[in-house]
Amino acid sequence: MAVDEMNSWNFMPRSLSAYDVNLVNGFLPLEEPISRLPDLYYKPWEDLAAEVVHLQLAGIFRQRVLKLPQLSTHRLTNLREYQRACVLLSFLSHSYVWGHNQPAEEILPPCLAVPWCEVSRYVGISPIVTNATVVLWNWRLFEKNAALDLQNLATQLTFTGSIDESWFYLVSTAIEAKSGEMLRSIGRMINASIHDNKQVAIESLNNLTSTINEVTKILARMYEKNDPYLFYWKTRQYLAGWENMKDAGLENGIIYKDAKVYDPNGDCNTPVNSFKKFSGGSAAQSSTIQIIDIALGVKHYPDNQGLSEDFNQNVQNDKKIATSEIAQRRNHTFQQAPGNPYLLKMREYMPYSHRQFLTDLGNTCNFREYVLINTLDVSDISPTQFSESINIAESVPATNQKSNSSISVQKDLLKAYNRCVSALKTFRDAHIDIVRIYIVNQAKSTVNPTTNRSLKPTPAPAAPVAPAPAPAPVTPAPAADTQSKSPNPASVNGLAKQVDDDQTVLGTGGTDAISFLKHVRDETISTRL
Ligand code: HEM
Repeated sequence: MAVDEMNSWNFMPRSLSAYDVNLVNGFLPLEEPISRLPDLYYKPWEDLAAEVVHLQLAGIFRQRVLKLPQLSTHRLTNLREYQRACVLLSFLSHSYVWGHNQPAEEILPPCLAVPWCEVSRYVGISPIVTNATVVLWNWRLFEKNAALDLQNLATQLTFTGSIDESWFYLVSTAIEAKSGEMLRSIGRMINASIHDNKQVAIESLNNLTSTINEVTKILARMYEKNDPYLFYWKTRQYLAGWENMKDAGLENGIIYKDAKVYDPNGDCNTPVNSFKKFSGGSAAQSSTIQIIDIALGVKHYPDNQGLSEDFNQNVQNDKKIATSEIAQRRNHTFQQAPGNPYLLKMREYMPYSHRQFLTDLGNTCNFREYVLINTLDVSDISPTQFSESINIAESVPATNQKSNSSISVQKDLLKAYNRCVSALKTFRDAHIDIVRIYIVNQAKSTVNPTTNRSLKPTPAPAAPVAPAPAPAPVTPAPAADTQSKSPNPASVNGLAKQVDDDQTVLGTGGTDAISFLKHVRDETISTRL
């Protein structure tokens, strides 16, 4: 088989560039995102974005926004400029809505709302902060020709000016940068299955496993420079959207004043000047992890269904289908999983071209079925729980006419596939640990987010024996110094909220974050063959 054929992406309906995807940086643009719109007409946006942190500190950011001219988007000339405009307007708008130590503002003025909705429509994304705006299009390189890794990356914009916030985005950017390498392996895996080349399938699976392991190592570097307390209480509030935000003062969402608000599919169903809700930014909007799921055939279901109690049951079912598949000479199609509603919803917060890429890849890739059908002689699944060790059938049935070499290739293919699934499961385990430390522990912490003092109630004073003297006049304590958890406004800050020990901590989607993530992790486990 010619090498070129294995590297080609002809199995997709469109070229990679049509999806704004490349085999070097994957979902990140091939060139560094532009750091300033070249047309000086847009100087007011650029200048204001450069001063966000200082103006917020001075308490005059919103006043400055109200002085902005309403600029037209017609002078933007190409996709990269639209992406830069999207980044600028997302940072300006979320800074305006959430303010700094101020109540949330539910009306976004036309000078931001109108152009933001227009540029969002162009890139096929909702007018809200997304993984694309803070991670994919918000980086620059120190050394232009050197690798896109954490030693060489800086952010363009942040909400708070903190190195912790920058690190949060950059770790994510460094992970996204690995998507080029992943796509090279995935393309070869799919070609290997189309042309039935098991050796290439094994090699590319091994490469994908190495890349996933590297990504897990990068993820673990989150702890180095992103303090969990600062993340939860200072950074995360700006990433919040306006869905499920009643406690933060945005029960109805916000009004994009005078703007036509388009849904990600390009429809405009919301009357002008009515409230609109969108979910906020989350790395769940990353296409990078979703392509691994697609490549390995991880099936996702709604949170309350799909996973069999017995890990083996899913595989046994798939094997039955595979056997009948062979009998029917591939006239039978494998059952598709319905998908997890939250993960599918997160696709709506990806740029249109990336969303389309995932859909088309999902319709094309049958790699798990290929492995399943080609390893039926040797696969043997664990009798109990998932284990990192790989089970290969001890003895191959005597009636089997297959040659030793064929059996050995089957074993290698099965091992390579299961190792890759294990690598993805390890990534998800590491990510769950991060969510515990950065979100759950912070939300349940007994430290007041504003003063850093304990929120534990002070013991009630003993009953006075003699009438207490009149209290000396004291300066009133700041509101955040109160000892109660609720309704202290400082304890509800965008997505950041203090909760009691027995309460669940919600993710961006408004559901129990940890149980959702465990569900997705367990679906990964049950993919193993
Ligand atoms: C401080 C760091 C991070 C925190 C606190 C965090 C938090 C969360 C939370 C709470 C969820 C649940 C759904 C939601 O609320 O949106 C989630 C989902 C997810 N996150 Fe993260 N995350 C972090 C970093 C990352 C990074 C760097 C990636 C890499 C791309 C990532 C990838 C994902 C993915 C793919 C999901 C969807 C569930 C899955 O596929 O396993 N996260 N994250």
